[in-house]
Amino acid sequence: MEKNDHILPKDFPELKNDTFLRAARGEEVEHVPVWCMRQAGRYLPEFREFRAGKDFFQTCRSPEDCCELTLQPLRRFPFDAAIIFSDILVVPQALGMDVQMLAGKGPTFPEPLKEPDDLQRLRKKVDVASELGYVFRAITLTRHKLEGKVPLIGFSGAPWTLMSYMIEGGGSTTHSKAKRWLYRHPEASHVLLKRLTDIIVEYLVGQVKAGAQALQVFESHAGCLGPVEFKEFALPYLKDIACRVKDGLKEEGLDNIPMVVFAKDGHYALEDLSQSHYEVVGLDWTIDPRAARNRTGGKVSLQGNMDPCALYATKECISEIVKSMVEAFGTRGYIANLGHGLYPDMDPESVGAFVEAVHAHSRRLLNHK
Ligand SMILES: Cc1c2[nH]c(c1CCC(=O)O)Cc1[nH]c(c(CCC(=O)O)c1C)Cc1[nH]c(c(CCC(=O)O)c1C)Cc1[nH]c(c(C)c1CCC(=O)O)C2
Repeated sequence: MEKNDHILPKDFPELKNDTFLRAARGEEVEHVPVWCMRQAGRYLPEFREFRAGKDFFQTCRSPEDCCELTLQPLRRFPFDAAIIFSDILVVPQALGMDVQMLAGKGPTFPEPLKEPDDLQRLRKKVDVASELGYVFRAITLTRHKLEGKVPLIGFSGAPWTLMSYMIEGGGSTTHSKAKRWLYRHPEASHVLLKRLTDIIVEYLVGQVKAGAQALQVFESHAGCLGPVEFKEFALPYLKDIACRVKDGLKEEGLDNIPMVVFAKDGHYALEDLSQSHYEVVGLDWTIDPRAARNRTGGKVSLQGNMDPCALYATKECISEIVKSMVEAFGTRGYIANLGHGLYPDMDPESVGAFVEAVHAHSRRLLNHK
């Protein structure tokens, strides 16, 4: 038996700070909650030290390592949520694809999908509990070790974003190989997107069963689609995921949890996203907060969206930018975050200044009401 295998997804410590969950549901808060995408990452010296010499996906497969890396940023900063250390590409791995993380190159698939026939290479039946059980065990362990400090967020990549990685074989600026499928092989594209959706639904329900208290779906490659393609190849699957996860939780006798959809550079889809059954819509920095509030009509909470590069500014400057951002979004139904993940060269002190500024400015605004 592995260490910690006896730890079960029950008798979790009582949650002490539920600000993130309340903001996600649009309820009253004492301060605006804040967390950062990629808060467990290479900008932290302790992260680099811990990961040194270890294979990335090997780390993802160790519940103890994932737990440690998830907790690291919370020891430094008063974030209002933790996000489990993992990666969106564990889902293509579960489908039988080889994915490696190469230093300086990022994620790489040695044998990407080239033509629709290659779909035959994918596992016909994916046993999510056994292929991705290591993520569930990481979540359960971390939820216990968090000691109720803040809620734990689980996540998955969205179908289109995963499909594009599986075809491109890695990062890409144009995503032209994956988009070629949409225009040339629309039926095969839908077959793949549907298969991914089925697995993602089971994966996300499994994460909540394991102890995740909120879920974020990353549609990181929304920006290379136009509104028409997004409506056909991304939005229906995002909606399906939200609805089926919620139904799945009900069937399992679990409480509903807030879900966040983050479609990076998907500004054209904001209205649709606000009606896609997610409680929260995540925004990148290209969207004006007041315009986002108008366009989403108070139907959802919003999350975001400071330009991560603003963290290169001085502390005073960061504070001013945060002040305007919090005033523009308002303190209700708002979760502060960056518009995308932290970069490895960012100064942890600036991250601390960001978190502090969100708490201070929002407390001031709330006290003056
Ligand atoms: C596109 C994507 C990936 N992975 C993820 C996305 C969606 C979010 C986004 O839009 O950025 C999701 C992800 N990846 C990671 C997390 C952990 C939680 C957190 O946000 O702190 C999350 C939520 C850890 C990670 N995932 C990765 C790292 C850095 C690599 C390392 O630690 O060695 C971390 C901390 C690697 C990764 N994994 C991926 C990329 C493009 C890279 C960067 C490659 C590089 O720059 O070398 C795929």
